[in-house]
Amino acid sequence: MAVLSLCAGAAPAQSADLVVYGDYVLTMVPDEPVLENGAVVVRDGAIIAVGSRQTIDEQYIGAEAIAGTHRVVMPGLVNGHTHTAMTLFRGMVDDLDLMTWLNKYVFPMEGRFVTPEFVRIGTELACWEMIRGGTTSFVDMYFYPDDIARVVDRCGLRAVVASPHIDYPSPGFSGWDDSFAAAVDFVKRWQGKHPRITPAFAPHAPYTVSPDHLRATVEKAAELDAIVSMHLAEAPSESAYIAENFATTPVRHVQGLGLYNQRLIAAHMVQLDPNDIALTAASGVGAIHNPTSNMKLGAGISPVPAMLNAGVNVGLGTDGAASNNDLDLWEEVRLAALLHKVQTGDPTAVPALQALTMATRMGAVAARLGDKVGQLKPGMRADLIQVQLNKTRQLPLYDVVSHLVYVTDSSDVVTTVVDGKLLMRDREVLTIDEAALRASVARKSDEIRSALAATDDAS
Ligand SMILES: CSC[C@H]1O[C@@H](n2cnc3c(O)ncnc32)[C@H](O)[C@@H]1O
Ligand SMILES: [Zn+2]
Repeated sequence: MAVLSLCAGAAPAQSADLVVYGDYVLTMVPDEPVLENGAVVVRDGAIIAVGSRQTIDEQYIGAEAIAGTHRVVMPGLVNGHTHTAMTLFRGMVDDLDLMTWLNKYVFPMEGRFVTPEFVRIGTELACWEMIRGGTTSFVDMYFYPDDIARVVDRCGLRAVVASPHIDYPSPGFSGWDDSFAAAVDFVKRWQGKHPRITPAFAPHAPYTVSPDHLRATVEKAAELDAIVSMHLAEAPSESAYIAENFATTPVRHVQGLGLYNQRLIAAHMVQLDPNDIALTAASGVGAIHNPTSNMKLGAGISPVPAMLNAGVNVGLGTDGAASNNDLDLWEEVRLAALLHKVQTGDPTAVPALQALTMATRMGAVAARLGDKVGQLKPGMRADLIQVQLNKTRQLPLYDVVSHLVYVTDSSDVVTTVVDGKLLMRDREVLTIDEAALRASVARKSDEIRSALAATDDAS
């Protein structure tokens, strides 16, 4: 009796796989303030508790713990639009408009150089950069998606891997028929098969895929309950093409074909009129803002404040490293917070917390991952990062959110966890052999350089 009364109220500690501490915990749960001196508890790849350090230490015993002094714990970033393997084209062609860049340089280079091996090396290089920079999930759209998926499996990140289909010849395909058949096959084989990989369809854009073919994508995506990821309303040239051929806007063109629904992740969304924005909000389409790529290709400025006001879920993306030229999502966060202040003349446009929300909770919803990631709360998958906050260039610290948006860069990320697994500890990537990767990149880029030099010599 006496023993029982002594123990009353002291529940036994529960076991956990991992406890990640932070001087600050930024859960990104709506209206939840930054928690000081807290921790996140992980078991079986999921978050099971978030709370003050004292409460967590009383209630849980973690098999592994990551200290949190001078660090904030927050959800990992979501890159809503990229072409990972294009890291191998980084810096090859700059300072061109979209159509010249694509038609004169990128498509021909892809025809010459993109092979399964190219994709494996380029994707691994991208995954290394994303793990180092605190991106824990991404939406990819590139050739040889099986090879992409296998790299994602190995490196431990979470991804929507979209299989491209396009009306023209592309790496491995002669045109629409075989690229679409391969996409259907890819989605069927991967749907529901891997805890971190979601397959999807990727019709390239409304100017490279005919209306009939877009309708076929709509039908198959509905039949297989699959996501569709596509470039949309990116540049004035696209709007001009759609106006000339279909007498409408890119958004209303794909809406008329049945594509404009909750399955769609629409990348860019720059050239929009007020009707397009209202349609986007009503349809539940996820919009991905890629400020660096849009600026670099001179595509324009996406009307992000208007989309947000209308209730559109807007996420952030880097696009590929051939038009960015890196995969650092912190730069997109900061540009999202700055660019729209310039565009509107309103310094309250896209405030810091809004920009961070687009890279986490809202970006996850836009990327169709919102039921799994983007917030630190029990039941979500454990995709989280720690960011260091006390480097000399970061001093002093008054406001964590302000620091994350206006001061942080990818080199400040010290820990990356996906699905409860540590992918980076103290800036060391644990799932990729960096030296071997560097050797592969050197070999592949030497091959490309020599091939380009040989054609230059011949011409
Ligand atoms: C079929 S999806 C892959 C395809 O898309 C090309 N691409 C890369 N960036 C962009 C962009 O900003 N707009 C349009 N197309 C883009 C990439 O090179 C692949 O060919
Ligand atoms: Zn793109």
